[in-house]
Amino acid sequence: MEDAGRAVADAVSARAGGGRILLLAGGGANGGDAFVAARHLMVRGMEAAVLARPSTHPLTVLNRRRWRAVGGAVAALGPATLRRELRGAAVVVDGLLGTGFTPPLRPALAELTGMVNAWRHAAGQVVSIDVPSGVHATDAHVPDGAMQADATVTFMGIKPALLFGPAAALAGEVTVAPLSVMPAWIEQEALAAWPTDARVAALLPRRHADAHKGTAGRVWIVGGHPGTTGAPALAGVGALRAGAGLVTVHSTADVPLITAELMVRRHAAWTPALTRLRDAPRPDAVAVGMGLGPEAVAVTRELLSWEIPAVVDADALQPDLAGAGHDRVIWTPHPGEAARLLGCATTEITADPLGIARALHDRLGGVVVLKGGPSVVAHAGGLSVARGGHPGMASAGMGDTLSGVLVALLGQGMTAPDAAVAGVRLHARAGERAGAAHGYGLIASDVAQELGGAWMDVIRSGPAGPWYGR
Ligand SMILES: NC(=O)C1=CN([C@@H]2O[C@H](COP(=O)(O)OP(=O)(O)OC[C@H]3O[C@@H](n4cnc5c(N)ncnc54)[C@H](OP(=O)(O)O)[C@@H]3O)[C@@H](O)[C@H]2O)[C@@H](O)CC1
Ligand SMILES: Nc1ncnc2c1ncn2[C@@H]1O[C@H](COP(=O)(O)OP(=O)(O)O)[C@@H](O)[C@H]1O
Repeated sequence: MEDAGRAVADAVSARAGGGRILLLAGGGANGGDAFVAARHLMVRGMEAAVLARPSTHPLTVLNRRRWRAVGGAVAALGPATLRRELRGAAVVVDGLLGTGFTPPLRPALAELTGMVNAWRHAAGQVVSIDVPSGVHATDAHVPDGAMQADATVTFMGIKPALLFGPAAALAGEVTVAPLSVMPAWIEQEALAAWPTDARVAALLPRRHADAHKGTAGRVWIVGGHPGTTGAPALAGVGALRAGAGLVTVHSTADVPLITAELMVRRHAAWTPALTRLRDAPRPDAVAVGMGLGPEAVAVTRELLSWEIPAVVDADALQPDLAGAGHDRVIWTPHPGEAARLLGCATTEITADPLGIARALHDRLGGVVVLKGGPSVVAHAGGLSVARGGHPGMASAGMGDTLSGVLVALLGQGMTAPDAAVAGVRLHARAGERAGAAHGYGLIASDVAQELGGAWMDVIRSGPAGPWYGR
């Protein structure tokens, strides 16, 4: 609790700008964290006051006593005291309810969260402890009366409610404080990793100065069908912009040459084409399925039997292919494709993205990227959620571009789990950059354009390296 409260004080100090800080302490351990934070803020010379609910929680009682012992002020939390104390406050620290909350929010507390939300709208900022009060840690739904925060300091591991669905929008800027606790506790709490850019930077390949196109990954994009020929082209551009040395699109349709750097091989039919290609030099990695159409299962089954690193996307994401993969395959379903693979409704997918990603991994093996805002990566080592992205990415062709990014990283020698974790972050970062320029009008080609800049942003967060790696 001491580490937790100190982490909250750090986040609040950065926001308060010398203004008065009002801390709200509930009856559970979340309230105890608020008392600890108040003490650390006072020690740093900041003006802090606490309004508290009655508590019998031993650590909360203890930290209330410690707060009083340093001369801290505390009054009973109710509508009248809250109204009075909100006047002139710069920041409210929300320690009313944490992971011990069970919905629905009781009316007495809903009245208080409503008052703080109204105050925030007009006057100041809210920093929530662990989760915004009224948000159930594992549930994406937003119950009536939940607190809207500007920032949330969460402990040990990211909670699903802070990542997915409408509840995530209540958390504001989220930071994770790992706390000095037993690793087993962290594993229990941390349902998924949430890698920083510094962590992603450490995964990305670094080239030698004498790199050439033959060493930067020869990749194939296999897709396209009349009516969906843009999909493999977008994947091809994504692969080029994520650093692939040589990108060849194989298709039985006329794929538009949207950039001259792509090589396009048009085949008359898949069966003879695959017979010929089987005996040709194999690429370093292949992405299959984007706009591929009705022959997707047969084509993909053949390519998977070559046992080269592969990305399986779009039309190739069919239940028939479960069991046909291997360790170096990345499967990239969006929620609709995930529902088709698991034979359930799309609403079941979006209700529990972490559980579904795990279930897909059990079914398919390799690595699964369950796409969304944000995407979840499931692999043998656990779950990982990508940071960032932009709502403007909700437009056709974004997933095709991601497949190109992933195959490029596989082609550059990354393992499938590393390529998936790094690829979704690069794609999301490129989306943030493109979103800043185009807003909801951004299209997949805009995201592809920003991939090089996204790569540079990410590696700038990582360890220093030789110039050609930067
Ligand atoms: N390793 C750890 O675990 C660490 C945990 N830490 C911290 O502990 C927090 C969890 O603490 P917790 O378990 O005491 O629960 P907490 O969120 O304070 O809520 C309990 C209170 O909520 C109330 N209440 C519940 N439902 C309600 C409703 N619908 N409507 C209204 N009230 C409702 C309930 O009231 P009661 O039912 O008792 O009347 C009780 O007063 C966690 O989020 C983190 O901040 C850190 O210190 C770091 C280490
Ligand atoms: N709101 C969002 N925030 C972050 N990423 C998003 C958001 N909406 C979509 N994306 C990303 O865009 C991509 C969409 O993929 P997909 O639905 O397969 O597109 P398509 O099939 O049209 O190529 C995924 O990588 C997804 O993570």
